[in-house]
Amino acid sequence: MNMNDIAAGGLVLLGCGKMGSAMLAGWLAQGLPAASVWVMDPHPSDWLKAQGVHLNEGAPLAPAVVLIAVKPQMMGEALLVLTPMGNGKTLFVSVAAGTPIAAYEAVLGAETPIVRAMPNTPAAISRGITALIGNARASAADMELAEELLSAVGQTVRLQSEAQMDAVTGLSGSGPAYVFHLIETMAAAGVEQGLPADLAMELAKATVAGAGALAEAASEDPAQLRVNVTSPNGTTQAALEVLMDKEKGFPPLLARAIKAATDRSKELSRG
Ligand SMILES: NC(=O)C1=CN([C@@H]2O[C@H](COP(=O)(O)OP(=O)(O)OC[C@H]3O[C@@H](n4cnc5c(N)ncnc54)[C@H](O)[C@@H]3O)[C@@H](O)[C@H]2O)C=CC1
Ligand SMILES: O=C(O)[C@@H]1CCC=N1
Repeated sequence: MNMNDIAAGGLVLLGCGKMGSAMLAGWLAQGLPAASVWVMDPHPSDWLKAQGVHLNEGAPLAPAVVLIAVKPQMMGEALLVLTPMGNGKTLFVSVAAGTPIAAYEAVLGAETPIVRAMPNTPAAISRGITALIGNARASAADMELAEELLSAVGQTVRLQSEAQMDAVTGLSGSGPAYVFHLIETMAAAGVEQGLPADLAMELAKATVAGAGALAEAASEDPAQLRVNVTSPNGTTQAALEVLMDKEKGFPPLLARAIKAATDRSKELSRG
């Protein structure tokens, strides 16, 4: 099954906020006809209303794919609408944080193919990364279809076990927020050192974006790229002595932040 089969069978999108819209934009850009998409969302955005998809109207009972992108807290109520579609033919893909596959199986039946996925917001510019894992009923073709859908908004990786999903959520799902906060704090620190705010923000954004692109493109690993910036006894070394401090620097701070996100994902999973 591929995008053409999805176009023929129909795709139902439950929840079209930030993540749902990013994915929908990617699919439409890849040529999925708007007429083959049914979106269910009680609060549709103006952008969504302009896309020509079916909005809150009679979805097919056995679409090729249902993609679930509602908040985990709304899941119980939202899933009830989908119960009749759990027929073993439709593939369900959920991007919700902290909602285990078992929660979908409980509502849709264990015979239903279900893929749990964790994307991130750079999906909005097709630069996301999504980790995926399927249930026992998800066939190789189902996994490929889920990958095809999610690769419309960036890279995909498959997980070995669902247990990895909490740490993935803490690292790459929530991760863009850490990087945006890094940009905010670098710019604020530049202002503290005497730069005008708009110049400091321009420098901070370009530095993070450029360093990210270099980390992705270079054959050296990030540790070597860091060394390449660091002249002996120079300015970078002075900064890294602060940032790499084992008690107060990035290592313990980010370890705590990512643990907090991972723990919250585990808590959400327990319901
Ligand atoms: N925002 C992010 O960075 C990421 C979010 N996620 C997951 O994606 C899911 C959606 O998150 P966002 O798009 O950020 O949230 P959002 O709040 O932007 O979107 C949720 C959408 O669901 C709609 N909704 C609420 N109740 C509904 C119902 N009963 N039926 C249908 N639609 C309903 C809302 O109107 C809203 O448009 C969450 O489960 C979240 O864990 C996953 C990875 C990254
Ligand atoms: O904050 C959250 O719960 C969601 C999941 C990953 C990113 N945003």
